[in-house]
Amino acid sequence: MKRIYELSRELGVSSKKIIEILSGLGVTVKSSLSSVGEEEEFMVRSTIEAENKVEVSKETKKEEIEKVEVENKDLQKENATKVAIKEAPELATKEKETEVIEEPKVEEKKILYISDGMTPREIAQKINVKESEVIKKLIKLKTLATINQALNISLIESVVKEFGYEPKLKEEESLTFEETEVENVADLQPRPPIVTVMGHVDHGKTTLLDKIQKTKIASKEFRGITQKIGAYQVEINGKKITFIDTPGHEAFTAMRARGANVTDIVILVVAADDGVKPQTIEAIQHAKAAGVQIMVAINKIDKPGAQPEKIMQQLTEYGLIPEEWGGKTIFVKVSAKTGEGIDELLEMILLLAEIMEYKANPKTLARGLVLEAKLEKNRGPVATVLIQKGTLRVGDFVCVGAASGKVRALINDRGKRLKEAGPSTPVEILGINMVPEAGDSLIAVKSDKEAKLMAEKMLNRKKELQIQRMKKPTLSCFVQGTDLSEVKELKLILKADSQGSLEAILTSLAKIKEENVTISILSSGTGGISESDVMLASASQAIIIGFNVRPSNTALKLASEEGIDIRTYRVIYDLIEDISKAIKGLLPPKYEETILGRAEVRQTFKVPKIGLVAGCYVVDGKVTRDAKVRVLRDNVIIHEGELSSLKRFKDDVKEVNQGYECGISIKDFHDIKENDIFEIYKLVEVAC
Ligand SMILES: Nc1nc2c(ncn2[C@@H]2O[C@H](COP(=O)(O)OP(=O)(O)OP(=O)(O)O)[C@@H](O)[C@H]2O)c(=O)[nH]1
Repeated sequence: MKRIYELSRELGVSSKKIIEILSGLGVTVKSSLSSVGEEEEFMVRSTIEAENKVEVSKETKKEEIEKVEVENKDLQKENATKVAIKEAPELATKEKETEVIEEPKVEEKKILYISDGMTPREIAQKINVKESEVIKKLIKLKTLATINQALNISLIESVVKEFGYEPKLKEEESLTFEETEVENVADLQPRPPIVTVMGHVDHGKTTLLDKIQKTKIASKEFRGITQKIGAYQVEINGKKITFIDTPGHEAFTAMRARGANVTDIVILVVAADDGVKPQTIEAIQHAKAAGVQIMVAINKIDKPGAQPEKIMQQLTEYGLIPEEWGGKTIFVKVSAKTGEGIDELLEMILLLAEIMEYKANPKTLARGLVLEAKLEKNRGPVATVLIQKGTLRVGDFVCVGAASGKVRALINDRGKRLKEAGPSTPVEILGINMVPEAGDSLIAVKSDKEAKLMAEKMLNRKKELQIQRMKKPTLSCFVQGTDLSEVKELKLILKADSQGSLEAILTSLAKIKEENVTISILSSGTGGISESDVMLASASQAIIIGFNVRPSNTALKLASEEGIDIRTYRVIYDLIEDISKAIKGLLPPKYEETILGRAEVRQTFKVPKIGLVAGCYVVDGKVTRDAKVRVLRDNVIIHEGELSSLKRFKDDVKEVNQGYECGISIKDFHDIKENDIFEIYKLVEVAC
């Protein structure tokens, strides 16, 4: 949130001008003291930027058009082949009548192949204009959109026509459902905020969620029955709040890694008799990476040892400064046990929601997100869906992930049958033909046929996404294949063996300066690289940097599934040099390691002439004689080197597989202890 006068100062234009622009966008503001949200700020910025833009000269434009034409020819060729291969009359392209193209007046018609769900950024790249130009045209079309927002097909058509192109749908993308409707501001109405509770183990997340549900629902309900459907709503003075019932940042980040960001507000629970703990910090980092609002609930204030002031003090270190100390974070003292402070907490959530103005259009076909799904004996596939926009009604045709069907029944968190469910409502839906996955989207459509086609497309998209998920950023490929004029953000997650080295790394990183690149540290901490780090990297497109630490077995496995680049270093200089090179695009596509396996030391014995031999058990993968080895003790690297011998009983062998025992000795290293882990790896060249 920013006040108009602050924005006016930043942009060097008058507050009046900003108010005018906003009013043109349908946003009413009272005065220069009023605040605007990020989206409005973005729109104002792009409008001013677009206005300031000098007209592109005719020559440049001509060049650009020629470039697009070459691209078009290629695309036409590609398209023709696809048509020939795949005849699908029911998917017939919904082609709009060619419109007369007025501007720019050059040569023949310029065809631009478009597909549903393109974003303003993709359109800008395709027609070689600035993103702000596209946003400007969208504003002209009375549409607010961010650069990465998927647009519906008719809007894409209108926008590219604005640029003087004749839009044509790509054959395989020709389904006519609306991918993401861009809302008309006038249709948006306030919706209940969606809240997730996070915090350290045992700080009282579950108790708090239960207490809120019990006090605010059960006592007032007829039979007092509440059921767990993954989320519930409470009502305070006629205003609703939606709580996601799966506390913790793991579930939150796992959803985000799948592209699903549902939460508006995170309630960070910290026990007043304990303090800020590792998972408190993790939760802050995960919530910040997701860009959601954080509110603090200092819990267990009924306990004799409660020291709420201490918690407030501790949290300032993480940028959460209470309002009463001049900061922006709302802190509420509560007891999930006695119920003290809970009303205030709920009021504060509503206040924050009012300031943030969470809105959605209730009038369109519904869109939602699956929180949970299961197969039930007498009910068939059941999915709990959180409606994000539109209204879902019994009888609506829906596609839910790869499933489809007609909504047979809608049941709310109190077990009550509903006829319809609007934005932010969690509902169980019955009537779909299979069990979808958590994180899948629900899309209501106009017909059964459309629902089935959509489900098929969703299935294909899921497969594509899986492939895309493997294409996570890597350090070597950081700047390659990207437009250098664009500001790039290198997102890092840092783990080190000690606080001292962590600070040294952070200080050195802060000194790296490169135009158009910003380095963001999403999280940093001491200890081995955990699954939670990998999930955060996956959800935020980040790279993990480890200093003298290694990933745990499960983190390693997850990283390979998610395609996360984990870089580990033993010398700070090397770490900093790699990052400096990466952001300059100088880091050569280098050798990266492939982990072959891990062996656990079960016992050690001294052998004359050879030295110390470790009797090992191969717990994962394999050990090969010519590979490199890293000795780990509690996931901290003790040594890196090479094997000097690999034996099965008395014989030298080339490799030993998982599940077998072997004797390993390491070149020039004898400080081996029982339970040490030998990580066996080799170096392979990687291409971007
Ligand atoms: N005295 C007191 N005890 C509380 C309060 N809130 C929770 N507890 C107790 O603290 C313990 C942990 O609470 P949980 O709600 O299970 O904590 P959690 O954060 O959900 O824990 P995990 O699910 O393990 O992450 C339980 O024994 C609760 O009864 C409180 O406000 N006051």
